Amino acid sequence: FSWWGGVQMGPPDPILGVTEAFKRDTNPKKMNLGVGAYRDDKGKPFVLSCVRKAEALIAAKQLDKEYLPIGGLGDFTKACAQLALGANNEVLSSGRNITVQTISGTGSLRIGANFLSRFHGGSRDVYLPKPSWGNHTPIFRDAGMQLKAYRYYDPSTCGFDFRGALEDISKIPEQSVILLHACAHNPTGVDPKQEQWKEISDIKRNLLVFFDMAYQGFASGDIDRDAWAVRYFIEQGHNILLSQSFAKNMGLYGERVGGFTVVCKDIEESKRVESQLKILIRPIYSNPPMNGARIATTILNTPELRLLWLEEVHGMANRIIKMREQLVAGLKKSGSSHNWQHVIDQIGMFCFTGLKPEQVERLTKEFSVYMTKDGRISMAGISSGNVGYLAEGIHAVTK
Ligand SMILES: Cc1ncc(COP(=O)(O)O)c(CNOCC(=O)O)c1O
Repeated sequence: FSWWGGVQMGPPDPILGVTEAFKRDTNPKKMNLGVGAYRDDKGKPFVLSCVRKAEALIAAKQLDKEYLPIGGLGDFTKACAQLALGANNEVLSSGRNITVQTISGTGSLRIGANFLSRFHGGSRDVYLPKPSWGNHTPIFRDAGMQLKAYRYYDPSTCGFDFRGALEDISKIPEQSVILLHACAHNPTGVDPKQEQWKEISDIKRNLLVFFDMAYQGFASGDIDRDAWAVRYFIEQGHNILLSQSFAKNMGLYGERVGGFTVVCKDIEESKRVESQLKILIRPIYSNPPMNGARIATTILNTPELRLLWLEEVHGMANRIIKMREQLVAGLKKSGSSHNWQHVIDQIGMFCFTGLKPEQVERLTKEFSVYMTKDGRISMAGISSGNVGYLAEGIHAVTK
């Protein structure tokens, strides 16, 4: 007897589909530019040495395996909030924030979405940038929120549609939720400049701001610079929601390390919010995994490991920035007459090349270069060994 005859076969994840096709390709020059994970200049996954050192320190302590509290490892949530807000932020000293450890950034966004769905009286509407990370939509929809969008990316310049964003945000109904990528926008790599962030913050609309900061330090290489928008909005009086991930900036992808922060009116409110977050989390996964949180905390709270981490995250960001420059140089060398400045101006893991679907199609068929149909490439998949080949391919399909 079948219980599940009515279950339809779902569509494959667009990104994973790219990797499947890549694996089947036998061309020795094939390139996978779909995956959203950092690779070193040899195309290999990269475990930071500060992580290896932290693991050794933790192992030597022979710690127990007891449950963590529902809200996670206390030292982690403190260090996580300090990293985002800056150690002497008044929010921290006045106890206005509640920060819980979550199952990486996705788990943070989902706990936030469930919390909004249960407690936000304002509106069910969550406004995402157009385009946004593919997972944002199902995360909020499955939590019972409605998705709306504001203009963000300008295909004619492969840059930020600042006017369009201002116009749309100025019309968002009051008390709606607006999601902002703090840095390294996924999938476009397009971030507002600091002056533009100021104007967005000044928009006279009482909106609940939800910052997604999945790449702090990984974008510019500077953890304070990448958190600038988050800190500015708080300084301007926005009591924000914030999701953080340590997947990219510490390379802790599979360890699932993240945090969710609610900035409240005062400590009394933060205690009430904390109590309800625990009630919400308990029946989902009861309490979070300890290993990754211990690694992140050891790195953040051990001075020499924190310094080493800052060097390593700067190194990852730098390698990607160099690949941007080398790709544009390669395109010029191949004889391309197009303006590729946006490849250099964009920031973080991804680059929105501006390639049309049929050009992407040709690049895959004729050069075995794999990427998502929207022309997004993961810069991490590029190395000094294959950047020239990629430039030739892109030139060939765009001339
Ligand atoms: C904007 C954003 N928020 C949140 C996250 C959450 O990531 P995690 O749950 O791994 O911390 C991610 C990770 N995306 O991974 C690359 C990709 O699939 O395009 C992200 O890009």
